[in-house]
Amino acid sequence: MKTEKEKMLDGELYNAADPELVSDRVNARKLTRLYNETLETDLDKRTELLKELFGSTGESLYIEPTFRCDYGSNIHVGENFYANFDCVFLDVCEIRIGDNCFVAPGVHIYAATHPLNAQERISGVEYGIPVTIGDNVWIGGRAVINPGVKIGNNVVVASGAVVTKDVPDNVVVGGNPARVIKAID
Ligand SMILES: CC(=O)SCCNC(=O)CCNC(=O)[C@H](O)C(C)(C)COP(=O)(O)OP(=O)(O)OC[C@H]1O[C@@H](n2cnc3c(N)ncnc32)[C@H](O)[C@@H]1OP(=O)(O)O
Repeated sequence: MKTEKEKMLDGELYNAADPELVSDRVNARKLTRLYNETLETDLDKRTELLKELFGSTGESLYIEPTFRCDYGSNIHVGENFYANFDCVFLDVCEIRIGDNCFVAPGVHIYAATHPLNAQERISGVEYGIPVTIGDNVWIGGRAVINPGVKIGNNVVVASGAVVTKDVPDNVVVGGNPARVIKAID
């Protein structure tokens, strides 16, 4: 029989109160608290903590505190990753981000969701859908990336966008729900 963690990672309904998951979330909260308390001069410590928190990273990455996430271990970022202040990544399933991506302040990326049916939702089960973001993507301030979304390469997500559907390569998307605003040459 699958553990609750295995169900979560496989995108099935799972119980978030499971002790293994509670313990993993406590660990992520501890690491993000330590990260958010680092001094602006503690650059090596910041890199070390992010490499411990995330599932995988490139050599070079930087996130402006504060940053918050559910598990950290399901976040994978490529080379040369930058995120500005106050980003939140809910990584109950994989959040995979390519190389050379820039994330503006207050961006939220959600792999986490709940059943629409109220009785099912209040029973305590929930589930996730992975989010995938390509290479060379710039996500503007306060954008929200919803569960299951795949964003292509070289995309610009305008500030304030709510991205609910997949985005092809080489476009600017914006608005709520986000639509293609224009192609990028
Ligand atoms: C990593 C960091 O920390 S970055 C720092 C934080 N900065 C940001 O988040 C800035 C994000 N920038 C934006 O959102 C910009 O508006 C951009 C990059 C999308 C603008 O791209 P441009 O090509 O210059 O767009 P331009 O201003 O010409 O507008 C094109 C169309 O998109 C619309 N548009 C522009 N921005 C947005 C937006 N945020 N949401 C919805 N529509 C938008 C414009 O109204 C215009 O519509 P129209 O053709 O009907 O008149």
